[in-house]
This record gives sequence, C-alpha cells and structure tokens, in this order.
Amino acid sequence: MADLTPIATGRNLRFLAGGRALVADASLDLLPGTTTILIGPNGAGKSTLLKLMTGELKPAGGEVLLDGASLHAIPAWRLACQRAVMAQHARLAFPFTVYEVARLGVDGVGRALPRQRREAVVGECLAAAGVIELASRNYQTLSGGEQQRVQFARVLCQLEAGQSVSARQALFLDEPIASLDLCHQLALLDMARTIAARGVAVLVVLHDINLALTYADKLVVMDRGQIVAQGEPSATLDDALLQNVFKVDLSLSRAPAAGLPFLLPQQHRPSAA
Ligand SMILES: Nc1ncnc2c1ncn2[C@@H]1O[C@H](COP(=O)(O)OP(=O)(O)OP(=O)(O)O)[C@@H](O)[C@H]1O
Repeated sequence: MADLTPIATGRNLRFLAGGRALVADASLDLLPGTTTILIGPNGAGKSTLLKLMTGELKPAGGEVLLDGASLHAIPAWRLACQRAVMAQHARLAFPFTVYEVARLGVDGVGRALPRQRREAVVGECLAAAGVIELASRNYQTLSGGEQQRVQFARVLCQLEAGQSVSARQALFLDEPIASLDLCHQLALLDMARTIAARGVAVLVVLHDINLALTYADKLVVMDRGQIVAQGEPSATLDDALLQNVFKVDLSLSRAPAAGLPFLLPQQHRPSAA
C-alpha cells in the first residue's frame, strides 16, 4: 500500500509583519506522490506560507515538520537534499552561465556522486527543462521565461542529486509559470506532475485556476492570510467561494471529457460588488 505519511507538515502556522498576521493559523500536509496547488488573490499570503514551509521564514507560531523532524533542527546540507525551492523571483548578481546556474542545484547536495554522474545530472535536467541549447549562455542575458526554465532545471538537479541522501523529498514552486508561454507552462506542470508520480510531495503556487484544477491532486485556497478551503479540487471550489475569494463573477462548468470543473473565459467579468 502507498505510504501516505506526509513529507512536509505545517501546523497552525502564523507569521507577523507590518503589524498584521500575513499567515494565520494555517495547517497543511504535503503527501508523497501528490501535487498540491495553492491559489488565492494577490497578497493572500501564498508566498509567505510557501516560505514558512521551506524554512526561508521562521513562524511566529506553529511549526513545520519535514519527514517528522522540526524543519529548523535539520542541518542545511540535509535540508537541501530533502527539499528544493524555486522562488518567485531569482536574480543573480554574477554572470553565471546557464550550465553553472543549473549546477548550483547539484553543488553541495550531490558531493557523494562521482563527478561524471554530477555532470550527467546537470545535462539531463537542462534537457528535461528544455534549455540544454542555452547551456553556454550568460544567464543574465536570458528572457524572463528562459530564466524561469533554467531555475526549474536547477531544482530538478537538486532533487535528482539529493535522492541519494533522502528518498522522501518535497518540491516547492512559487509561480513557476508566471513568465512562460502556454506550451512551456503545460510542459513544466506536466513535469511537476511526473516528479510527484515518482513519490515527491509537490507544492505549486499558481494564479491560473483552470490549470490549478487540471493539475492539482489537492487544492488549497488562501484569502487574507488564512486557508479558507483545501481538498480534492472539484469538491473544494464552488461558485460562492470563487465569488467571495476572487471577487469576480465566475461560474464553474464541467469539462465534458475529464469531468473536471473549469472556468469559461467569457465569464471572467469583474463583479459588481
Ligand atoms: N516583510 C513584509 N512586511 C510587511 N508586509 C509584507 C511583508 N512581506 C509580505 N508582506 C505583505 O503580506 C501580504 C502577503 O504577501 P505574499 O507575497 O505572501 O502574497 P501572495 O499571496 O503570494 O501574493 P501574490 O499573488 O501577489 O504573489 C501582502 O499584502 C504583502 O504586501
């Protein structure tokens, strides 16, 4: 039977800044083999929650467990083997090549691997992210979408190299398709789902609700710092929740083939409220 012990758990997380709670009493489990998609309006607290789950931010209350251990008690090198993070913005101050940026994912994590294998991992992940032909380019000269795909290659490298230390891994992607064209959006999300199918717990922050409904095994909805709904996608979203959270007059329809709910584009009208 599949092991459904959570790889990452956030319990009653709370984060305060600027005199208010940016995240309040948020709890979620990230399960192996599961793609969890986090949606919500601008400023809802999605990135803050993701940063709490990855350990980039320390909660004012609650705790994060990674494979049952308190996140902040895990040594940095081991943490890097257990979870990879693709941030919303990744700027580099130095003129690294694309190859060097992807190799950052292996450095420090894959030291136990023979040098040849480390190089093979970088090549394989650059190819998987569709950026192998950019390998010798200066990262700083790439377009926003190209940079995003290179960052994806970097996290793929980290997961692949870290696997020799930890078989139970989590992948965190904060708006990974924000700069991508449609073809690359679908390719990246397909790959995220393939990674989940290998047993990784994947958390993705997305704005596109149709894509969230298509790719999520579990949907988490945030509004004003709180998780207001979570669960199986079609059972989690309804017209009232969409209206209350996103302040738009939308209605869910059923996709004939897959039976998934989706939003018709012509219904994306600002609500009168
Ligand atoms: N260090 C900080 N000090 C004060 N306010 C902050 C700080 N960091 C974030 N915020 C505010 O907290 C709220 C949540 O930010 P967060 O980036 O988590 O939202 P989000 O849901 O990811 O939004 P978006 O969809 O726009 O990326 C926002 O209103 C933001 O302005």
